Amino acid sequence: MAQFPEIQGGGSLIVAWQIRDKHVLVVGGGEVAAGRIVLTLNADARVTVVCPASGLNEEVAYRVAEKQVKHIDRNFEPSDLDGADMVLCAIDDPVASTQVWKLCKERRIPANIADVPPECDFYFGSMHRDGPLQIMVSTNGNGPKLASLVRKRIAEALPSNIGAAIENVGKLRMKLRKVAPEPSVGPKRMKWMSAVCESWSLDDLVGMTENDMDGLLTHFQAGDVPPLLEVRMKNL
Ligand SMILES: C[C@@]1(CC(=O)O)C2=NC(=C\c3[nH]c(c(CCC(=O)O)c3CC(=O)O)Cc3[nH]c(c(CC(=O)O)c3CCC(=O)O)/C=C3\N/C(=C\2)[C@@H](CCC(=O)O)[C@]3(C)CC(=O)O)/[C@H]1CCC(=O)O
Ligand SMILES: NC(=O)c1ccc[n+]([C@@H]2O[C@H](COP(=O)([O-])OP(=O)(O)OC[C@H]3O[C@@H](n4cnc5c(N)ncnc54)[C@H](O)[C@@H]3O)[C@@H](O)[C@H]2O)c1
Repeated sequence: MAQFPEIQGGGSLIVAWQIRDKHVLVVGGGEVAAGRIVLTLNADARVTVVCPASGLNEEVAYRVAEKQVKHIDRNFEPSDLDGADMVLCAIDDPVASTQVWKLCKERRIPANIADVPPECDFYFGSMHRDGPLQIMVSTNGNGPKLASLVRKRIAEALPSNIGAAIENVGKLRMKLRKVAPEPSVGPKRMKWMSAVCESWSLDDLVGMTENDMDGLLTHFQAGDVPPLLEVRMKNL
């Protein structure tokens, strides 16, 4: 009998949400807001912060001064939601934050009200970032502190050069698409890239130069993956 995955309801759909150039409204300018701002700027969003200047903490004030974010110097007003693609609320006023949530739902804008799970379309998680690598740990509302501890354990277990290796693999994949752009070779491309990732060590992938990549790519037609040293010998 075929074995299919058992359904375990009660989880979240964890996705890598693309918010480049989307308008994110951050309500509040304290410590939690500062963290939300870093995460959304790192995802290339356009961020607006609404919060009285007197309430901005040092980090948020710095982002405003550096013009990394737009700033509206007052308390939240409903018109702030005009044009917002996402709202992140982190204020110390539960009545006002529930109002933000209700307005977001009327307008169908995805929102996170920090620390109020019933008023969240999505939760944040504990995040590890190393170049193009991102790992998010969620305990689905059960234990945020534990999420942070698990994330640290995972990060410690990773090789220190994994981010650099992934960056180089990204470059190699781009080059491969130029060498073999036809959609019909898609399956062959994927099989060959998987073979490269499996047979080369992380150190090989990190140390791979543009020359090495070009040398390796000459093997794509035949479909073999020689060791790095062999690619280098041929390049000499
Ligand atoms: C992961 C992280 C990401 C982030 O926010 O950046 C995050 N909380 C973090 C820290 C943290 N938060 C709290 C503590 C105190 C210790 C403790 O209570 O454990 C600590 C520990 C600390 O500060 O170190 C208190 C707390 N948090 C929530 C409630 C309400 C409730 O549970 O009902 C209460 C109780 C308030 C009270 O008791 O009054 C709710 C949420 N917090 C979430 C995310 C979402 C679920 C994520 C998940 O389950 O995995 C969710 C549902 C909604 C959301 O906010 O998105 C970040 C760690 C970042 C990092 O260090 O890596
Ligand atoms: N998820 C987490 O990790 C976590 C951790 C600690 C606290 N929290 C929660 O997140 C919220 C914010 O925490 P914080 O530590 O950043 O608080 P904080 O007190 O440092 O900041 C609150 C900010 O909200 C601003 N503010 C208040 N009312 C406002 C309004 N109507 N419009 C615009 N700005 C307004 C204040 O000026 C201030 O800048 C709290 O509800 C707290 O319970 C979450």
